[in-house]
Amino acid sequence: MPALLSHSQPHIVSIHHAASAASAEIYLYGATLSSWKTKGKERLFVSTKAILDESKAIRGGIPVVFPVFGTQEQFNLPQHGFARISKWEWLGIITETDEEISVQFGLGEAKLTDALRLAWPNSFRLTYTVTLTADMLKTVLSVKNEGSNAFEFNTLLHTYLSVPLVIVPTPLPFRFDRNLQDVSRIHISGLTGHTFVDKVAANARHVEDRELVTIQGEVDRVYVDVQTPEIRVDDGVGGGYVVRKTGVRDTVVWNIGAEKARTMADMGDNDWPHYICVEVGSVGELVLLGRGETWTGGQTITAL
Ligand SMILES: O=P(O)(O)OC[C@H]1O[C@H](O)[C@H](O)[C@@H](O)[C@@H]1O
Repeated sequence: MPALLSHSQPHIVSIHHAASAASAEIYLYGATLSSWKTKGKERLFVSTKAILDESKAIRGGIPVVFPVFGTQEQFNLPQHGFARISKWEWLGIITETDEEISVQFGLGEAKLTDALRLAWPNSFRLTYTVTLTADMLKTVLSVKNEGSNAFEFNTLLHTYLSVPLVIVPTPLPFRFDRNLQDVSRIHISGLTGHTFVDKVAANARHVEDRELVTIQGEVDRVYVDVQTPEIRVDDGVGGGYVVRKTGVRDTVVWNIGAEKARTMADMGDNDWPHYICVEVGSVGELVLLGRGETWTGGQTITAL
């Protein structure tokens, strides 16, 4: 069976791409991708302390941020909105060929609590399409305005890419700590020359002057209007990811760092070196969507 709602876990959709043995798992809660495996490796990070009982957004995988990024004064919504904490509808398999398998999930205001509907009183339809090939994962969100007034929103695919710990051979004298491959050794390219808002430094705006962005300590940056066709995450040992975005403007790079990790209840103390969030979305400015209009944006991630 290529894609099914698991019988043992009826809240999870499992997808298998038969030709390559690539696979993915998606929780109906938040339509959160919690696993993506290619070539025998897990490519998404999920915290060892992630809460999976639908009482909190899943810490890891790909939560869907909508209709606000962070919080916004004018809406009494939870941080990053309601899409990642709502139960989505399973719409089924859309395509299934030797090359790819594609499935869809939907969310409309009818699925929201009264409090959320009151906080964001718009009629909308979200459709989330997840496509899997041998080495690629594509996630695309479309937002349809089904109401009689225009509305504004932000959205983001909050992707936690896995950075596996591997031991890198180095010359003697051997020191274990020097040989660990973790987030401090990755390089991100494709952001050079772009303005970013540094959320760790009181939202100061700077221009990225590095060819290769590295992660040392806490990093939380919103790169705005990123025009480069691809962001490349090089894990330093011949692997990594290429992230291509369509229809969205911005890219957030986030790692919580050692100190803050200890203060986050659903992040294990030693989890932070094992992920990098490269999050594509439209968050620098609000997207205005007129009555009857549909907006579409998303990403394609290739595992190297
Ligand atoms: O803790 P969460 O609500 O899941 O947010 C996790 C992170 O999301 C984004 O990456 C933001 O830029 C960060 O400022 C935030 O800390």
